[in-house]
Amino acid sequence: MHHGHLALARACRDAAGLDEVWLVPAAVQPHKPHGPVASNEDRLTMLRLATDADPTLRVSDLEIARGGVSYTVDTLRAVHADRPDAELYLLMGADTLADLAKWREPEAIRQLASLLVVHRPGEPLPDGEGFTVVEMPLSDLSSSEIRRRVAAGESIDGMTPEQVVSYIADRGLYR
Ligand SMILES: Nc1ncnc2c1ncn2[C@@H]1O[C@H](COP(=O)(O)OP(=O)(O)OP(=O)(O)O)[C@@H](O)[C@H]1O
Ligand SMILES: O=C(O)c1ccc[n+]([C@@H]2O[C@H](COP(=O)([O-])O)[C@@H](O)[C@H]2O)c1
Repeated sequence: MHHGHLALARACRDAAGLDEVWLVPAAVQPHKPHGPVASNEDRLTMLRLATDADPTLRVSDLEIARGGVSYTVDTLRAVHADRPDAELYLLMGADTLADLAKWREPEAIRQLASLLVVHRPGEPLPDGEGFTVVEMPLSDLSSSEIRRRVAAGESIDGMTPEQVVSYIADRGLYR
């Protein structure tokens, strides 16, 4: 979780008039079967620390509670079954949109949710339809760069909310 994720969430919320944006950490990302670097509990805590002050940003443990490989289509189906009247949107950066065709049931995903996409440096937006571009100031932050900096003993001040910076240091994550 870093300021790029928060900017994405808020830009999409404001552009599309969303009531809530849910942040849903994966149990196991389908294309990263080695699993996440930090524990489920630590990742949920960092998300909560980053979003506590903003009631429109909600942390969901749906995928972590479900366990196993976290396919997005399963998550959208579960949310839709639970709230059939809610209009669902899937938020992502341009790199994720470029990858979407390789996900499980991409057509079903597009039927369940409208896609909102923000620019990412060095990631041209593909031509095509079926998604809405949301403008926000470009952010070159990435989770892997933040983890690299922590491992190298470099500062991550200003890259993620202060509470998250402190939590990473206190718990000795990513060293
Ligand atoms: N700086 C950013 N600007 C815009 N979108 C971003 C940014 N960082 C992440 N995103 C988007 O947020 C979603 C979740 O991204 P992800 O967790 O892979 O972030 P990441 O920081 O790129 O992580 P990693 O470095 O591990 O790949 C993706 O759709 C990604 O495109
Ligand atoms: O459903 C899929 O097939 C699928 C394949 C790859 C990634 N995803 C989801 O995409 C999201 C972003 O993944 P990542 O690793 O880029 O942060 C995360 O919620 C993943 O579970 C989903």
